[in-house]
Amino acid sequence: MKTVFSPLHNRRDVKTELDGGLLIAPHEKPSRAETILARVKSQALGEIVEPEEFGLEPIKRVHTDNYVEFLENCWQEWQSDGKQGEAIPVFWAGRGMRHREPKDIDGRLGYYSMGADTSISDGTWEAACASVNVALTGQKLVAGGERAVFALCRPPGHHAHADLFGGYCFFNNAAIAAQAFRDQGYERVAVLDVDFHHGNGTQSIFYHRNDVLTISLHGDPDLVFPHFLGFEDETGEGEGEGYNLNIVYPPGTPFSVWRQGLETACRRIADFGADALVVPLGVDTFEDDPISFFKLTSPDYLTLGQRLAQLGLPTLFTMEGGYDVDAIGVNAVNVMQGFEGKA
Ligand SMILES: NCCCCCC(=O)NO
Ligand SMILES: [Mg+2]
Ligand SMILES: [Zn+2]
Repeated sequence: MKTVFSPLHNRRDVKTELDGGLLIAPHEKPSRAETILARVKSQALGEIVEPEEFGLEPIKRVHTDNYVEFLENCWQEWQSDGKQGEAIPVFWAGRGMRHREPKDIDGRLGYYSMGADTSISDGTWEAACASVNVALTGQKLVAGGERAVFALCRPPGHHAHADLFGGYCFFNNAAIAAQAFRDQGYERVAVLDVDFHHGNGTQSIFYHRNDVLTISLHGDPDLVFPHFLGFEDETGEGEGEGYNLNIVYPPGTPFSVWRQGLETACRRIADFGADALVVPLGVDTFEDDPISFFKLTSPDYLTLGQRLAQLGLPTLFTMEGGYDVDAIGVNAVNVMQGFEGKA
């Protein structure tokens, strides 16, 4: 299986993450991608491909122009405003306030974000664009005949809405790739999000549509991020009614239970008659993940990959979460090796 990777992910190297009232060293750090890449190489998974550049047009098929413009200029505006630290949103429109875009950078940071956990600094824009190019290069390879491709994206993307960043995400790599499949004539695209967290951005982007089926298995949003979306009664709206499926699990969920949700998801994808499959792959479902609460083990990721292969669809994996860096390489590459038939 080919892997798409860009060294430009290293340009995303913020030093802060607001967590528990402290500015900690970010969980979403460069060593995550480097560790996965090392495992791809040590396992000889396949060719490693540098991304082509696709520009801003494919991004704007999913994200608003104003949001793209904001992300491109945020760091410069923040610095011009005389701030000393990294750019962190701190003000949002609460209930009864107005959801309009202010002029001040503090207001705009809040207007375009869902939380304060995702600092911005120099290089964030460049890395976020490179991550989209990784996903789109993977999508192009799949459309060109590859059965499956691993887009080793960093920063991740599945929390990003059309005009919101957060949860370490800026551009929704998986949604942009799914839209590219649609723009290239794939009639029905399924997105199966197996990250521990709800794919709220992907859900919201396609929520009113019946040409992209969005499914996510994740930890109960009553207990974890994103907190305000991802419940099982969210089934789509308008034409999209019935084309969103959330499968929610409690703390301590083992693979034996989680795989039942996977089966439900796979049956729904088969019923949908998908022509292509995008899998936002987080391995923060791992038993030792520092910010999550499922109990999957490393061999389970082999089984996950095997099951996904049985769908028999052209498949693009986009790397999302996973923060136990010692295990992230084995777990992510196990999915790919399982997909390719390794027991
Ligand atoms: N800082 C709060 C948790 C952010 C979730 C990041 C993630 O792994 N999403 O899939
Ligand atoms: Mg998920
Ligand atoms: Zn996650």
